[in-house]
Amino acid sequence: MGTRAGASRKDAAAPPPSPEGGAHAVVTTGLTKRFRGGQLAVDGVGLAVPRGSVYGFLGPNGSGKTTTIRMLLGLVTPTSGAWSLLGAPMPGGLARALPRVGALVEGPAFYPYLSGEANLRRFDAADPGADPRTARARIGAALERVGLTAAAGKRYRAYSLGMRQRLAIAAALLGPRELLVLDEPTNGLDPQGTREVRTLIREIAEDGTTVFVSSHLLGEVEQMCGHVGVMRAGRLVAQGPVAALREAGAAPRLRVETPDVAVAAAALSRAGLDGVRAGDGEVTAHAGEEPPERICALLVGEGVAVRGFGVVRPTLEEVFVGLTGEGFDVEA
Ligand SMILES: Nc1ncnc2c1ncn2[C@@H]1O[C@H](COP(=O)(O)OP(=O)(O)OP(=O)(O)O)[C@@H](O)[C@H]1O
Repeated sequence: MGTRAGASRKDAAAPPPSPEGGAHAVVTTGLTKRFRGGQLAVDGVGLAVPRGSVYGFLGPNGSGKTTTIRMLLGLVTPTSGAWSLLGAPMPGGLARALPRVGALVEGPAFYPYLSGEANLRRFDAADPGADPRTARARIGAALERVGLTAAAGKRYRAYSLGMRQRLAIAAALLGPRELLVLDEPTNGLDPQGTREVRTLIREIAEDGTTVFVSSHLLGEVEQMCGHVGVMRAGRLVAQGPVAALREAGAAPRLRVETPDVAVAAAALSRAGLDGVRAGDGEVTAHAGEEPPERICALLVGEGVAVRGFGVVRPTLEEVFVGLTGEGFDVEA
């Protein structure tokens, strides 16, 4: 799987990174989960999450994202496969790695009548590895990090949706973390809350923390993440830098605006272009090797009234739909 040099399909020839990690915060090889009922939820997944990246784990509902995340954190036992977190092979290294990993998998249960700060105190006290003598500083730093210092004394029930989710992220940041794992952190948020969480994730990454964030929203991944892994029906179908994935999947197409659709389509086919599609007032085709200006001249030479001409690249959404075979909700 090509993850360092650029985006590639899962079956590309590049060797998988070593399970020890090194430059990667998370590495999995052949990670598989078959539930007792026989359901194959995750099927041979090979993730490579570069340290320092914001990695978007994208896939439609039910494609296996949560099950993968639960396996990474030791909450579900894989049927087969290997994985490492922060360079420690799992599951043996869980006790060593987990204190350096913050996770938000199922929203933490907060008491509505307690303040944000008091809720964090309860969380901190429940962590056997946390030194009570330094709790105050830890909680203060976590509230500061998510921008809730001013609202620390406010009751949780008075928090906006975005503030509630930021408090949940603060609970995952009680302590210095090298890796933050967030499962659908903007699910159910209003646009304002979504913006707040997205900005916060970017800020956390700027501090040097690797962020692994799952989402079924393509637009969100596009706005937050430099890297992406795309799941389809339990399998990882693509992985790499977002920009490289866009390039790799997006063969440019020629687009001709003309009232002479049939004539133009025939001329493009005769010129040897593949994938000629005639639409309403336009014809498109794979750009191929021929310089576009030559194609344009050829069309004009054949008497086609060319009203518009250009080379267009498919959107990232079109690339992903091609990979997953499903539509994505592009709103974020
Ligand atoms: N405990 C379980 N027992 C049996 N099947 C399960 C279990 N947990 C999940 N599954 C199934 O495994 C598949 C993957 O589910 P998973 O929750 O990992 O997907 P997802 O991509 O996170 O989707 P969503 O965003 O809807 O949570 C689904 O078909 C789901 O029904």
